[in-house]
Amino acid sequence: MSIKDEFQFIQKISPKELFHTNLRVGIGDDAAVLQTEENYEQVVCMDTMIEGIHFTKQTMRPFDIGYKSLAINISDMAAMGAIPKFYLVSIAIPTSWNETEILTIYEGMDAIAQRYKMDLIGGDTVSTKNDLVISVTVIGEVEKGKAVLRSQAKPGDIVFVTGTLGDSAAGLHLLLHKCSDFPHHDYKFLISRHQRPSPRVNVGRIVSQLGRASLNDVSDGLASELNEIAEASGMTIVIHKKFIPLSQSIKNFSDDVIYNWALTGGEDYELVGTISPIHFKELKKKCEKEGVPITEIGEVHPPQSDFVIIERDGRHEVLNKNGYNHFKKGD
Ligand SMILES: Nc1ncnc2c1ncn2[C@@H]1O[C@H](COP(=O)(O)OP(=O)(O)OP(=O)(O)O)[C@@H](O)[C@H]1O
Ligand SMILES: Cc1ncc(C[n+]2csc(CCOP(=O)(O)O)c2C)c(N)n1
Ligand SMILES: [Mg+2]
Ligand SMILES: [Mg+2]
Ligand SMILES: [Mg+2]
Repeated sequence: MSIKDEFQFIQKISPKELFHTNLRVGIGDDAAVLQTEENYEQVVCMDTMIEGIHFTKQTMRPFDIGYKSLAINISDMAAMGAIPKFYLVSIAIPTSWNETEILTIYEGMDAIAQRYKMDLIGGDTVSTKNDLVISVTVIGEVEKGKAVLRSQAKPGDIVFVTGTLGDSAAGLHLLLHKCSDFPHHDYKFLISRHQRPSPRVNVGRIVSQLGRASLNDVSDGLASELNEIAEASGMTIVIHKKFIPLSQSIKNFSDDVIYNWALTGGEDYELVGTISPIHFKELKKKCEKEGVPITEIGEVHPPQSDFVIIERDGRHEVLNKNGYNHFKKGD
């Protein structure tokens, strides 16, 4: 039988017992957390990009593939409140890619590694008969007890999101379809949001220092990430459609298309989380100083029968865990 759901599969392979007592967080968050030093914890994550699934030669240049493959892992560090430090790269190369292209992928990784002062410390190089595969592991650190987990939402918390949502899916649409009369500036903005995501490490760091909060990064779409926080925390989250932050550039599309991308498109690599109202005020002030937009989109309630609810024009609807799922595409 083939795999039908990415998240159920992960549950099935999660070990029931663990050997090491210094593991603070294993499978189930954006990254694992290990107690390695007295005052710090090590944070480790891995994400993979596959030709034909995450990119094609039409949608991404080699430099962008490298840049994004490290950026999406840095984004998982941001979602833990951690500082990224080291990375390892495993690459499977088919004959359809030449050495110059592969070296350019590494230049893309190096560009964002320089920005975050990260060192490449190892990896693996193999050949493959089919598509290019690039798998990146990132190691970072966070002060002891300060990792921001998905499980920490509490009733009364404000639900917030950084930046704007749906831009990456809009950018992908523009790259895959001929949209010759699309305004040039908006086209450039949306495709750069798809090809060069900006992980929100500074916001993750601010959140981790403020106290209890929950965080997730938006890889599979807002609906999916909110369901993960609500499930992990055992709470119900209510969000309001009219507060979902949108860029000016995405407004060239129709409302239905825009909200579908904002809720389920994914790959925005913004942060979504929950925090107490008092800490949200402080967080907003600090984000303004950093020049990062942050928007209140809802609130956390005690558990009800559904995990996530969206209010649209006064009507409340269940927001299911729809979004990118590697084994449910086209549902
Ligand atoms: N094949 C696997 N074996 C072991 N653990 C896995 C496997 N796949 C995922 N996990 C773990 O499951 C959890 C959820 O993974 P998931 O990939 O959904 O999170 P993410 O990396 O934040 O999201 P995305 O991959 O969409 O960016 C993480 O703790 C991850 O380490
Ligand atoms: C050519 C092409 N077709 C479709 C997509 C869309 N896409 C692929 S993976 C993913 C979710 C994040 O991946 P993961 O969960 O593995 O981190 C999304 C939204 C794309 N980027 N390129
Ligand atoms: Mg993540
Ligand atoms: Mg992952
Ligand atoms: Mg995913």
